[in-house]
Amino acid sequence: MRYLTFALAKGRLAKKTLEIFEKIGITCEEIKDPTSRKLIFVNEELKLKFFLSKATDVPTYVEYGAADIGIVGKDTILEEGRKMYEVVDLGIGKCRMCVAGPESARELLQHHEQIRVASKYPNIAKDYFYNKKHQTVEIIKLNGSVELAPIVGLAEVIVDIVETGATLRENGLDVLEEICPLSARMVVNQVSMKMENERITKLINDLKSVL
Ligand SMILES: Nc1ncnc2c1ncn2[C@@H]1O[C@H](COP(=O)(O)OP(=O)(O)OP(=O)(O)O)[C@@H](O)[C@H]1O
Ligand SMILES: O=P(O)(O)OC[C@H]1O[C@H](OP(=O)(O)OP(=O)(O)O)[C@H](O)[C@@H]1O
Repeated sequence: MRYLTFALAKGRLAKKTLEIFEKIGITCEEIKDPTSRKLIFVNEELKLKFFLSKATDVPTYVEYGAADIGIVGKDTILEEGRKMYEVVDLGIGKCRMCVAGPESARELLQHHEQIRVASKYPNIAKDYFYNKKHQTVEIIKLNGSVELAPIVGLAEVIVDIVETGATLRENGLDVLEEICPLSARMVVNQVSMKMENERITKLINDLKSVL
């Protein structure tokens, strides 16, 4: 039997993902050691390998087959646009993709003004403004702390993840429009789905039974 390889998004989804796997008898104690610099972990008994990568790289590993399976947020799936199958909604990492900004930007949105939109998700922002709203905007790619952009005058609005709304609130910003709900998904390489169908189907069914 060959190894099935999992790419997990490191960061806030990792712990909850491992908790779900534990519920279906898939354990990997070593991966939980926060002091370790090791990148890849093996469960010899179940013939499984796990690695933690930057969330945005998970779809890349899965599309190329370097990982058979990935666990990653829907935001990253939409942004990266990789070829792979999305098979299970794990129901963790729930949040919303939103357009946010100061209340004063609401009018600019309504009047379809040519505004600047800052985001870690330029493709999602582009798709939303160009294809769904038919509004021409300038998109500025940032890599984090996006809420800063409207405060310091880099952009009128942002496209970003909102969970509790605390980050927006504490910075005097509001949700102006909702783009879509988000949560973590299991994704599968298209060839692996055929070659390892039995094992992967069992995994999907096991996961669905504990969610
Ligand atoms: N506030 C949040 N609430 C719920 N889920 C979130 C929240 N922020 C991010 N997520 C989900 O968790 C995933 C990973 O986010 P995380 O913050 O761990 O990494 P990141 O910000 O993409 O990476 P990095 O911090 O390395 O730049 C996101 O892609 C998203 O699906
Ligand atoms: O609605 P809230 O509960 O406040 O959560 C939303 C915040 O969480 C994420 O940021 P993250 O902590 O990943 O930092 P980043 O902005 O540097 O990516 C997201 O980008 C928001 O800033």
